[in-house]
Amino acid sequence: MDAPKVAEEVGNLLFYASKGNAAGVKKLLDQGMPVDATDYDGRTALHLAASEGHTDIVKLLLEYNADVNPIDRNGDTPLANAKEYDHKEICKILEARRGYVKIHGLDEFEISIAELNLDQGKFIGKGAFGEIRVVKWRGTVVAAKTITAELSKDPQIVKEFVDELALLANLSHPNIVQFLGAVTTQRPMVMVTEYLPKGDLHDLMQKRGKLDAETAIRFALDIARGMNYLHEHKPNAIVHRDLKPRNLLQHDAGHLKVADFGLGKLLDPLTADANALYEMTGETGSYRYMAPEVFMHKHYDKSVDVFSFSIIVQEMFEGQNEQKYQLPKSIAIARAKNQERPVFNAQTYPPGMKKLICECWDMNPRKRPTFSVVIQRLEKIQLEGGFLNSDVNEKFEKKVPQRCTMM
Ligand SMILES: Nc1ncnc2c1ncn2[C@@H]1O[C@H](COP(=O)(O)OP(=O)(O)OP(=O)(O)O)[C@@H](O)[C@H]1O
Repeated sequence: MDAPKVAEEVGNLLFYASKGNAAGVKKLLDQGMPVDATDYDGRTALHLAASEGHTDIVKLLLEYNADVNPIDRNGDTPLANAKEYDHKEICKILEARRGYVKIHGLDEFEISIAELNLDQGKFIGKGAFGEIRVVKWRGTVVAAKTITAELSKDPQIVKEFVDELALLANLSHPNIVQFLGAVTTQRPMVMVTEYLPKGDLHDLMQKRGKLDAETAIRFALDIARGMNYLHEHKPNAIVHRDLKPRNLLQHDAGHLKVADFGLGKLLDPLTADANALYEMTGETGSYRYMAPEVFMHKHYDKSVDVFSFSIIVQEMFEGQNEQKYQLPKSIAIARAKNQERPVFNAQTYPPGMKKLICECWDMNPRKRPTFSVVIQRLEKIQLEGGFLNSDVNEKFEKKVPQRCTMM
């Protein structure tokens, strides 16, 4: 169908919904018209049926899996419309489907979606939450992470997302990616952070193989400092839960920043849904860095991040070669059930490094050191190994890494 024809059909759907014409609505939906199609004001058929008090149309649209909480240009949901015009039965139906009236925005951190020009942004990546684009916002190039429609539909997730963002808004540290603002009262929901154009640690290791000791120690310290800031956050520690090379972004000055923290709660790895989401997006990479207790669905605490950290540090010294040949899930099983750990092959570990890594991936979470201790140990290793005052920029090993046995 061409664009004017589609617009006309959407107009018809909305018209029928507003007039209570069930046969007309059904016919268009059966012909394949998306039930959540909107007009220029972001109004859906459900908004109109709810406003006009057409209970049968509301039920029909919900049977066709209409989004219960689409938000129009005024920030209103269908339930808000039904309440405004006092259509009690419709209110009951929508509330039973977890309809909500309005979510509370982020106040001074709330960004209008129009400011982001998402369509003109450059796509740079995709994760379980949604897509990342580079856009210009108020004259600055930033990273905009759109949250999937699926996650945005669940009011509980939306509430947690907004609460979580309100928390992130107050964080600032040289080794964490800076949160700048978010779209929470319009759709799609978007989280805006600083943009780090040099790529992530995963890509760097794919390109360079293993890193030289000096770089690996410096990066390890960057990660540990960023993570310690999050873990020591008051009143509650912020647990990352998905620390992995893809979430470690290179900063211009040859340092790393931790990204994607704080949102782990929304996709709790303990829930079956979260695992399904990881698999759905093909992003099973997280299994490689997952602490055994998370994989085994046991109770866990912030030490899961220390476990992930140890795997990342070992990989920086060894390269990621061997991992290519193993399924991420089978690695997680071997680690959790057989207590297997990656093998040390490289000759570049400075004294004390392997011991620290082994402590960090201890099967017993309580035996793992805190990041505060990790920092002290790394600083000592850095100082005693003479790595402190050398040039921080671009000293990577050029040699092809030797093949190592993973488990
Ligand atoms: N602020 C940023 N600046 C530059 N690149 C970024 C930024 N945030 C993310 N990216 C890039 O986009 C990719 C996708 O990021 P995203 O956080 O959506 O997915 P992920 O971390 O790979 O997966 P998941 O969200 O499922 O854990 C990242 O691997 C990274 O390379």
